[in-house]
Amino acid sequence: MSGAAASPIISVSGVTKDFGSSTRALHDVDLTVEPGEVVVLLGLSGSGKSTLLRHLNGLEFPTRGTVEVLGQNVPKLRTKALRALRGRVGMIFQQFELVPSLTVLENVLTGALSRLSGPRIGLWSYPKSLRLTALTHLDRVGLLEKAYQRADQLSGGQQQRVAIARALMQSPEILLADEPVASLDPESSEQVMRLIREIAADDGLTVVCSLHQVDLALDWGDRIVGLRQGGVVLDTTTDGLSKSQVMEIYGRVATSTAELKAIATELSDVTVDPPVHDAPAISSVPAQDGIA
Ligand SMILES: Nc1ncnc2c1ncn2[C@@H]1O[C@H](COP(=O)(O)OP(=O)(O)OP(=O)(O)O)[C@@H](O)[C@H]1O
Repeated sequence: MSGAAASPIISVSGVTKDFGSSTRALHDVDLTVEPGEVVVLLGLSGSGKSTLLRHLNGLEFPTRGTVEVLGQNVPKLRTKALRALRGRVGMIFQQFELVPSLTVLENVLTGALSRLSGPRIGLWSYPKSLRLTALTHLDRVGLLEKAYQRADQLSGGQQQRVAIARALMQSPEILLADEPVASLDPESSEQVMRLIREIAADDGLTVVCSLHQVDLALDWGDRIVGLRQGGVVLDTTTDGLSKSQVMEIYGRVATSTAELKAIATELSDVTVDPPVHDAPAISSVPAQDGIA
């Protein structure tokens, strides 16, 4: 590559998010994502991954701080501009969010609804060109032969691939994936992550994906941003990063035995009790490269 560095496609600065007076979901979060990067948000349940993702398409707004996506100041956007931004940012979810009684093809077509005026009922209410595009995306995710089956007849992994095809109908520039494999078996998880990775590479798509398994994060992310209790504890490229390094960082910032156990089971799929030691307070963890 030559020339000046591209400007970030996502820039989150000093974001704090409170829900009511008792829950601080995010605390002073900074996140910069370059075009084409695949960034994994890693963390235990409740660490703020979904909340951070939802700030990136204006499903949540910060209590403090700034969120810029595709050059837009997201919290400042009015309804129409926000809708336009969401059209450029696709999203997939842990529970797929398909309409179970509709065919796979109709589900994919709903991804184009934001570009169409008026309601659409049934396959034939969509323009032929969109039906062809939807079939192309289904082919891409390996499910062309399932186009006319009901969505609820598919396995979880297949349903997530349909959800990816639906997101592709938007021709998104960014894909947000909120725990996309949390409901899937290991084989389907690998398949879905591989697909996301391939699409990102082929289309130059920027991906921000929340996961709680370190192995998957290392295998499929260019970069890991580790969250803990709403704060960033790790932000580094996966090049040369090992699972034990990630676990060591999380172990170092943990403040209780219960948290150490959760780290071992949730992040690493280890079912044995972790060694109990006096974990240091967060404030005493020295700053290192890539460790916030
Ligand atoms: N709409 C909401 N109202 C109140 N509290 C919320 C809301 N959304 C999230 N929270 C709280 O914010 C914190 C972060 O939640 P979030 O869902 O972002 O975490 P997460 O890392 O995505 O967890 P999981 O992996 O379980 O989805 C949690 O304490 C959660 O209960």
